[in-house]
Amino acid sequence: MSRSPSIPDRPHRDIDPDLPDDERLEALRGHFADLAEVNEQLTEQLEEAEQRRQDLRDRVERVERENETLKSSSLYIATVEDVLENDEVIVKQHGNNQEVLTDVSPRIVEEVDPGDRVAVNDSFAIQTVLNAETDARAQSMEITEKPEVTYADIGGIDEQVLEVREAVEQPLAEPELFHEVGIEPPSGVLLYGPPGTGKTMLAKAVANETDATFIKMAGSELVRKFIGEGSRLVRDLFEMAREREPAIIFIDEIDAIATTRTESKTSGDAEVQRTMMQLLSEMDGFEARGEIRIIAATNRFDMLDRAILRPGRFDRLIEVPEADRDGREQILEIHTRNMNVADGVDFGDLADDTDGYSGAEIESLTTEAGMFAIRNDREQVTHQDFVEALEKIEKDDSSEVISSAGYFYQ
Ligand SMILES: Nc1ncnc2c1ncn2[C@@H]1O[C@H](COP(=O)(O)OP(=O)(O)OP(=O)(O)O)[C@@H](O)[C@H]1O
Repeated sequence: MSRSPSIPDRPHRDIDPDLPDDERLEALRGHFADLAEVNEQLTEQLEEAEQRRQDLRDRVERVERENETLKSSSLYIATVEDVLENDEVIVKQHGNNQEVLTDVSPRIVEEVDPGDRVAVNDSFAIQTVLNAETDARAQSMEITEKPEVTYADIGGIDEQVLEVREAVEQPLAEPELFHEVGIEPPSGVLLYGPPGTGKTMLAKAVANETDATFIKMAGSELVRKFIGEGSRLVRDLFEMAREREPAIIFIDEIDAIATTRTESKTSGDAEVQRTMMQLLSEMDGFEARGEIRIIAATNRFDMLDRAILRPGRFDRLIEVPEADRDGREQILEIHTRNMNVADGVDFGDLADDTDGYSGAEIESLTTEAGMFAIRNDREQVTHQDFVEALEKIEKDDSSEVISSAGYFYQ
């Protein structure tokens, strides 16, 4: 810091009133010149002070911006594995279990211990050690900057892909179209259908296509894990989306917070009710043409409180059914794209034999077939492997899962 310049003394002259006029005038002129000089010095000092003030302001702004960037990039959650010498730490990233050696700032090095959960930025620098509350919140939301799923990874539900693109992607990608025509795009989109049919994939693929951040929260977690916190978490969810626009909010298992109101008045019900009211109020106060789209999913359409389906809320309903025979064939092809599949494998036949299978179940079937090949010391997966995998799955789950008859979705 530079020291402030000293303030010049106020000029002073004793002028004898008895002096002849011309000498007095001369003395006064001299005094005036002194005053003018001091004035000039003060003006200079004032300018310098102004400049210093501006520099400090710029610095504050820069630090604030840096702070903001640090805050908004501390996205990923990791667990500290080991604290080494030289302020180095090994962290394991959640989600992909990748281990990374990273630096920890001297500012927080004392706080970091093995087993702690921490927030790391894009370059894995530890930003903060999570306290129990932030930790809980961080866990309840899954945030992906750019999900990897694309439309090409989704099979058998082409019509639904189109509908989602129209209702979610277009308002994000071309909002001016809606402006020009003078209509509001659908506020929220509700995907409903049996489990494992690709609802989450659809939401992720739109986020991928529109370069939007994907923020997922499960309704069941809101209710189960964070008792008393539900409505605050909903608020945080929308806040998080606003900070990361464009964003897709995906609320899975929305039935957990939006079930038909019952007569029972237990405190748990009241909490669920509050969570839902918060969700509705967030949606009602929402700029539909904005850069945030909301997608919800449920397997229990029958249970939903109709209040959430009103215009301005989840007003676009898209049923995502189990794929038909051709759809299953497509899904088989998608999930075997990276597999070493023998020539004789007949996906048409397998599609015939997997009536009632969801996309997720077909994915497990392909993995199971691969396991048979490995067990038999082969690198190629044969048709017989698929047949045996099918038999195994049918035997394991003969009473459940394979048939979706037990799921109510309309
Ligand atoms: N239509 C599909 N095409 C390709 N793969 C699919 C399809 N549907 C499901 N899968 C596979 O199953 C997995 C689970 O699918 P997804 O999570 O999208 O289902 P969901 O409908 O959201 O299920 P739930 O209702 O249980 O949340 C996907 O990661 C994918 O591998």
